Amino acid sequence: MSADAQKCLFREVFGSDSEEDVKEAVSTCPTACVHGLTHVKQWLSFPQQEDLLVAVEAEQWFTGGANQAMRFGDFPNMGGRWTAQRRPLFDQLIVNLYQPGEGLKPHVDLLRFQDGIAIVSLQSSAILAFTRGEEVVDVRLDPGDLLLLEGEARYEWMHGITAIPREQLLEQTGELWPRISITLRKLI
Ligand SMILES: O=C(O)CCC(=O)C(=O)O
Ligand SMILES: [Fe+2]
Repeated sequence: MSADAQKCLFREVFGSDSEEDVKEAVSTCPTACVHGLTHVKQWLSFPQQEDLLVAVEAEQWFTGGANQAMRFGDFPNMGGRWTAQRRPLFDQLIVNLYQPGEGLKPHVDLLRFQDGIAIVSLQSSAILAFTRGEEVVDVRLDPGDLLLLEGEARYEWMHGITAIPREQLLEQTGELWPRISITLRKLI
């Protein structure tokens, strides 16, 4: 995807207050060795993350002990930037709730979804490991970060999170927070 198309995609999906905002965001890409992977550090400001977390909380998806919520087509109006009126570049949304240290099995997202998958991270950090055969690339996702998977990153590399025992996590970071990720995809 060209830089212009990428800017356009970000603007369409997440909205933007200014050209400046968009340019700054797409210029950060420290993960060049996984082709098709774009990592935008701190895509969402702290207040925007707060808005989104409040919107997720309001949906009450996780009150019954569930750890995943899935929506098709009718996205809730999450925190202003995620308005339902936007042209449906994406029509499926998954919100994952991870307890502190919880992992995610390495996988390639199902082929019934188109190329171009966006993941937004909230609340705490995690290392998303991209693996292809012997190759491993760790991507540290912090709250507010956006990751876009296209081409090789989407189809050739698996991604997953290695579980960390709570005690070890506490020792390493001094805190234990759940993590929330929002994955946006488009059905074929
Ligand atoms: O939680 C994440 O960052 C990854 C989520 C994911 O891989 C998925 O929803 O398919
Ligand atoms: Fe995935």
